[in-house]
Amino acid sequence: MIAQDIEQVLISEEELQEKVLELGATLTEEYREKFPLAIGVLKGALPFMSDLIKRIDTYIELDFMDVSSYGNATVSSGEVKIVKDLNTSVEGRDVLIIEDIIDSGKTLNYLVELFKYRKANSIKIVTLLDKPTGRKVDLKADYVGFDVPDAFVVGYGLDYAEKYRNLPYIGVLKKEIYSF
Ligand SMILES: O=P(O)(O)OC[C@H]1O[C@H](OP(=O)(O)OP(=O)(O)O)[C@H](O)[C@@H]1O
Ligand SMILES: Nc1nc2[nH]cnc2c(=O)[nH]1
Repeated sequence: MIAQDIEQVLISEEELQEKVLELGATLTEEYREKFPLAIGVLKGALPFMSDLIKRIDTYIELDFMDVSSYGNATVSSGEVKIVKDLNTSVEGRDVLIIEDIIDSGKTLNYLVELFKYRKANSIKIVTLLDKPTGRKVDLKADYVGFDVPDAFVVGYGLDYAEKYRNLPYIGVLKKEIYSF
């Protein structure tokens, strides 16, 4: 049972699903007359993206980008690496970046600059979680699910050393689990 490693549940499965519905309705309105390119940032955004796109009731195209700046650590290295690039051109497209969390802001800052350089028509960000206390660069999401406190959170896509992404809720690990 992986749940035994959790100290505290911060956001329950029900709260997550309710928020996904709400964000889906908002994004349906936003993109009703467009054909946006929804870009999921792997791997963390996968469960959120999977649930969210089913609640967006308009035409959307999907693509994925895999970038990493944390490795196995709980602190960002600051250096964003492209592990997998897009299959689609963003030129002239209305891009919706789907993220699980904004912490330092460096990952999204890098992606926004990249998509601007590649001439996207518009770029918006939807993030499930925002940790404003972690911010190192000036970066704001257009749509935010929940603000989270200054703690390393796991679950619903978010990992610690590649584990816990499959928890259905967002929680904080027991201190003895961390190896630092
Ligand atoms: O705002 P930042 O400080 O840049 O942190 C946010 C990023 O960190 C995590 O990704 P990670 O690099 O751990 O890769 P993962 O999604 O594969 O877990 C998360 O999924 C975000 O992409
Ligand atoms: N799992 C996880 N990944 C992150 N990446 C940036 N912040 C976090 C966090 O709090 N938890």
